[in-house]
Amino acid sequence: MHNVNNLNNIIAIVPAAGIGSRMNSQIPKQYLKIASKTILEHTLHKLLTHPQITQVIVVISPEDHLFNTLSIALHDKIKMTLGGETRADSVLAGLKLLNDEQWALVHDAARPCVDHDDITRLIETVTNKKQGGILATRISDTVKRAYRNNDTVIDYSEDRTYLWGAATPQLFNAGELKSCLQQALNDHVAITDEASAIEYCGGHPLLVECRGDNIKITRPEDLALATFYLTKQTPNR
Ligand SMILES: Nc1ccn([C@@H]2O[C@H](COP(=O)(O)OP(=O)(O)OP(=O)(O)O)[C@@H](O)[C@H]2O)c(=O)n1
Ligand SMILES: C[C@](O)(CO)[C@H](O)COP(=O)(O)O
Repeated sequence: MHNVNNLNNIIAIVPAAGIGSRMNSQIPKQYLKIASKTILEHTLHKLLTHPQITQVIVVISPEDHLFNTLSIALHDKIKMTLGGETRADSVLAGLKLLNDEQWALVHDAARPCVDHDDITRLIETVTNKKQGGILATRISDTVKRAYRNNDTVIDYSEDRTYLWGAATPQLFNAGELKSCLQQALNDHVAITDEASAIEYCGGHPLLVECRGDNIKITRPEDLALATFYLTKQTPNR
């Protein structure tokens, strides 16, 4: 029986249907290789080797011809489904394969450096408090607010004390997340992560601090950093 109290039955959803426009590569960035494996394979390996994750749903683009060429596509814990135009559409497509009472752990294909201990702490915190939450990092830079009508000029400096950068995984009750994502999409509200959908419905997800090396590979220069982090990590960390 899958239910919210079962900490050893977490279902991961991996949105991997993006095109990676900011990466400027010939192929979607999740298929670029780091040390002989694609970024997507590194990410899936991290999730498949986590002891509390029982299934991984990979959401790919309808135009994707690469996923089925990877041997990991045949892994018995992996299911595949087709995504949509935005990340929110893709996550919603993955959620449709879950029962409403299950926990959904959404993790970007583009974050292969995620740490097992951080995933475990997120699962423990969220399931103990019975409140959805996300991995995130405290902002360490000085943050400037630009003018709305002149966005290369500083209006003022923000107080960073209460500012966090959202990362993934993000862990929520599947039914609640499905309903909030659907509501945000119906209302044409642009959201870039799951927590934003929950916030749109009036919720207040938990912030669980994670390592700073859980980077999202977004731009070409991120590849070198991710290569460094992945090759220095001990296996299954
Ligand atoms: N329609 C989409 C858009 C994004 N994603 C996934 O969401 C994750 C985070 O998004 P991002 O890093 O922004 O990826 P892209 O949308 O591919 O990149 P870009 O915004 O530069 O085009 C990625 O794993 C990406 O594959 C998805 O599944 N479906
Ligand atoms: C979910 C996310 O990784 C949190 O940082 C992020 O929001 C993904 O999309 P983005 O368009 O790169 O912000």
